[in-house]
This record gives sequence, structure tokens and C-alpha cells, in this order.
Amino acid sequence: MEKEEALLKVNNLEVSYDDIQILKGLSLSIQKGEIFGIVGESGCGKSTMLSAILNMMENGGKISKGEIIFEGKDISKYNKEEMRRLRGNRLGVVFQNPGETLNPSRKIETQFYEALRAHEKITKQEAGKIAADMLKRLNLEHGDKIIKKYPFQLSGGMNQRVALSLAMIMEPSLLLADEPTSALDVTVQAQAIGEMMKLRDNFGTSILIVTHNMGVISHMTDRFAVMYAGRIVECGDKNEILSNPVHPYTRSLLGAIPDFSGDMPTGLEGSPPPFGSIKCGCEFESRCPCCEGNCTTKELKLIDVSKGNVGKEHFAVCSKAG
Ligand SMILES: Nc1ncnc2c1ncn2[C@@H]1O[C@H](COP(=O)(O)OP(=O)(O)OP(=O)(O)O)[C@@H](O)[C@H]1O
Repeated sequence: MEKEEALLKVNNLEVSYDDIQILKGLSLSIQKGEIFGIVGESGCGKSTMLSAILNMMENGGKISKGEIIFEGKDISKYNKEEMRRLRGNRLGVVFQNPGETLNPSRKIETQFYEALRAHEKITKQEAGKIAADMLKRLNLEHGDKIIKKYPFQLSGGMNQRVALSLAMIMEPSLLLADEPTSALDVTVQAQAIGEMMKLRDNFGTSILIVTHNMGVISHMTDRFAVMYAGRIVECGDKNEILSNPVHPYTRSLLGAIPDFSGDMPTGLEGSPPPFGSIKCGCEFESRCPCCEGNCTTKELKLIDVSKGNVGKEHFAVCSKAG
């Protein structure tokens, strides 16, 4: 059976800030209704990838190569106005801190009204009803009362759910989520994850979630990619990677997760090399327990490490630990 056309396809994306290359030949694809995760430690380029997709890079940032195909069109060529129309309509976004999505000086109902009005003709009253309905669908009871409040009158967890509702109000086909649970209490984190998963079940929304938390990846995603120093080093089916991680960095990430046994997690010494300092070979070499002579010179390419498990995709740029 032929595979359905991907909803989002990022091909060989290269992004630099002030001429220093950050993203290195990044490729991924997301199917309709799929939850895809990107995991990696702080500074590996996760947010840069999302801002490139959204055309929201800060000054000095530019896409130097590659394409971003969303619903069949290369949106990396879109101008600001074309992107503005797409955001909030076909593409929803939720950030780590609800404060980045919500305006502190406007009532929730005004924010919904403005978001809806940007894409369709609507009265304040109609917008209020749609907003209250959406809040209810995301398990926020008394939506009619919540919309009358300002963000500071709600808890962090409630605000994040309001932000999620706002991102979903136009029922976008793809939700981009940048560390959406990191700023929340652990108990509320689980709730927010559950709610995002319901979006896929109830609306068929695809989700691209960026996180440094392997627990979130393991709980939420169908497939995921591990990023290190601006490059995808391992990607594929979630269960394949979690049960048989082959890249030494993925193994280190998994070894760093504390558990209830009382054993100390192994952790990972050192830090990634500064961007721009490694011109060829493997960026993980200085921290890698498995490195060999040619690691600093060989070209890095994702290779199929799936061991013939049909339908269970699994790629890595190195399989020395496999
Ligand atoms: N506005 C900017 N100007 C210059 N360089 C930037 C800018 N934003 C990001 N970078 C560079 O890109 C690198 C990756 O940053 P990015 O925020 O994408 O990483 P991240 O994996 O999302 O980190 P975190 O988990 O801490 O948010 C940074 O280390 C920095 O070198």
C-alpha cells in the first residue's frame, strides 16, 4: 500500500544565526494524525527548528538550505503575511510558557475574539461561545466564566490549557508545541499531556512536540528524533528506539533518567561543542564512550538500523553502541 503524502516534510534544512550554522541537514516527516517528538539537551537547536518552520526566527537567523513542505506547499518561501495567515489557522503553536501565547492585559474572551476575527467574520458573542465550547472540549469546565478573566487570575496549568485551546480554536491540522509542559507542576504536566493526546483523537491533529524530557517522548509520541548539536542523530519508531537505542548519545540520554530503584542515573559528562567549531565528523566524539579513529573525519549520514523490522522505521548516524 502506498504511504499517504506527509502533512509536514522538512527536507535537508540548514539554518544559521549570524553565519554560524545551527541546523545541519535536518529532515523529518509527519503524517496526518501522528505525534512526532524531538528530544535533545538544551541548546541542541530544537527551538531553532520550530522557529524556522514558523518563519519566526530572530534577527540574524536565516534558512540557508532545504525546504519545508506543509500541506504540499514549500512554506519556507512564504512571506510574513502568508505565514501569518497560516499560523493560527492551519498551524497552531503552543510555547513553554503560556505567557508567550497569552496577552496579560487582555481578557481571555478578547484574545479568542481577536484570534478568530483574524481568520473569519465573527461577532464577540459568537466568539465567546466558540471559546467556551473549546475550553470545555479541553476539560476546562465553566468556560463561560473563564473567558471573563485575565490570565493572572488563573493558575499556570489553567493558563497553559487556555493557551492550548487558543492554539486549537481554528482546528489546525498541525500543532507545534515547544516544551509545553516544562513550566508546569508535575501533576499538571500529566494533565496537559493527556489533553494534547486527546487533540489527536478528537480532532485528528498532528503534533510536533519539542522537549528535553524522555518521559514525555515515551508517553506521547508515535515516532521521535534525537537531536545533538543541530543534527538528528537517531530517529524512527518510538518503541524501536526505546527498546534498542543504537546511537551512543541516545543511550546516554536514556541512562540519565532517574528511576525508583535508588540507583544513581549514569549522566553524561561534558557539554556539546560550540556551534561552528566542528567542521567535519561527529559532534559527539569528545563525549562518546565508543569513538574510534575515523569518527572525526567521516561523513555523517542517517543509516537504516531497523534490522528488517517491517514498518518499524529506525535510523541513526552511528550504530557503534548497537
Ligand atoms: N537569536 C539567536 N541569535 C543567535 N544565536 C542563536 C539565537 N537563537 C538560537 N541561537 C543559537 O542556536 C543554538 C540552539 O538554540 P535553541 O534555542 O534552538 O536550542 P534548544 O535545543 O531549543 O535549547 P533549549 O532547550 O534551551 O530551548 C543556541 O545555542 C545558539 O547558539
